Amino acid sequence: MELYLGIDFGTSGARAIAINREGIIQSETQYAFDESQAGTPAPQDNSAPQDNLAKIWQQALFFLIQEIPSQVRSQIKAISINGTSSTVLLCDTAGNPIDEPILYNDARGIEVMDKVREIAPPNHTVISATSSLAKLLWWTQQPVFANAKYFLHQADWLAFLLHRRLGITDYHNALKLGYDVEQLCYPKWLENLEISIQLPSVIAPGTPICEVTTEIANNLGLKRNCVVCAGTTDSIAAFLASGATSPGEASTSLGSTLVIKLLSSTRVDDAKYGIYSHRLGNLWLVGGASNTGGAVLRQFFTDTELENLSREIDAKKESLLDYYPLLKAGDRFPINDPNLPPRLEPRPENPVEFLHGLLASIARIETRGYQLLQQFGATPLTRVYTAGGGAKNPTWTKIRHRYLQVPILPPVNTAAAYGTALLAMRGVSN
Ligand SMILES: Nc1ncnc2c1ncn2[C@@H]1O[C@H](COP(=O)(O)OP(=O)(O)O)[C@@H](O)[C@H]1O
Ligand SMILES: O=C(CO)[C@H](O)[C@H](O)COP(=O)(O)O
Repeated sequence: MELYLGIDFGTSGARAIAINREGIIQSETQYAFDESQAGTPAPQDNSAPQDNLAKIWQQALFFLIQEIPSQVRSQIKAISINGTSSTVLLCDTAGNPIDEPILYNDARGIEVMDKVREIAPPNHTVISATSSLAKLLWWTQQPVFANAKYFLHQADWLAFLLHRRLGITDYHNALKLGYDVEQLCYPKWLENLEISIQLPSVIAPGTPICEVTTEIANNLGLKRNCVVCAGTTDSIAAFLASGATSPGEASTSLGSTLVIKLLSSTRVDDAKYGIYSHRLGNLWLVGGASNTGGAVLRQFFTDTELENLSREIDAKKESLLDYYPLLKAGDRFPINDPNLPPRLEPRPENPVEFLHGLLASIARIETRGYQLLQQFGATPLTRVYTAGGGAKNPTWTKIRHRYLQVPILPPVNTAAAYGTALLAMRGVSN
């Protein structure tokens, strides 16, 4: 039997799911990052150093694959990997990171926004302090850049560890670098950038790249002809896992962050609000990614507390608490402002009331996001599928439904890794 492996590198951990041709799960493995390793921004004082992230990711990748039962592992025909979007690495000629990776929500790009605005067209997706282009331009101003050869996204670098072909990415990960997903090329304004490194060559997500190396096949117990396919981003993988196929259907990822994706016949981009469109076949995944989400909840509650306290919330009652839940200043969508302050006061004594306020406030941000997408011309919203850790909270689903006013339906699978496994399967079946 031929199996297909999807590997999801999210914020709080990584997960791998192997499926058969019918989409039936044959194996699931996971690897949790600890606080200092997770993608959530270090506390204001940066007390939790995020050093050697790339080494941790490599450990996680090999652990996830080796944890798959050998009789399943030996039948894997294709692998695809998704990472968090605009998490990037600077590498030398051998593909070794020469600096710490810059994570998706790291807004150090604020220091080069004048340069970004100077080179990119007005209101372009890259005009964001967290865009991959902003991070690249920031790196060009650092001494370490003298030793740089490749600029890669997290998913590209992890796939490279399996196939050893450097400098290959997919057009989902490349969007925030400035890649033109309509013309399927780098725009002239980006190609004319005088920088001494190679931008990754861009292929369609899921496209077969090449087989795993002999060393990887032997060390990880994979078939020698196991093919590594181009990847995608975590929120698009979640959309693929939902089973949504018609314009108007949407997926909300309630993971460490809140990310919405609305399948639309029309493309919508507006950097002012952090709205951008990914290409999906001949349609558009219109959406945005907020820094609000589960990582803020985890600051106050364990997963078990979330489950128990949520059961005590009356979802029919409105919470009068109006928060903007963030771990630290800065959001990307629906308010694209790197200085936006968190709003988490007043904090009631009763933890149930406080949690109710948090869940309702994140639901309001989600609803505001979908309203904006439709206001700018995206296909009207008809239904929402939920992915991520928050998908398992029925109280939150009821609260969100009251705001969204469209059905919130169970997805085919809530895990991004499942969507990435589908990508690998389709990649080698086409
Ligand atoms: N019952 C729950 N209700 C709401 N949120 C939850 C619940 N259980 C877990 N979470 C949240 O889910 C998040 C992890 O989801 P996950 O999809 O693994 O995120 P990511 O891949 O972005 O790290 C955590 O931030 C946690 O707070
Ligand atoms: O928030 C994130 C991490 O979970 C990413 O930014 C998320 O993947 C959204 O980016 P994209 O829309 O490009 O997939």
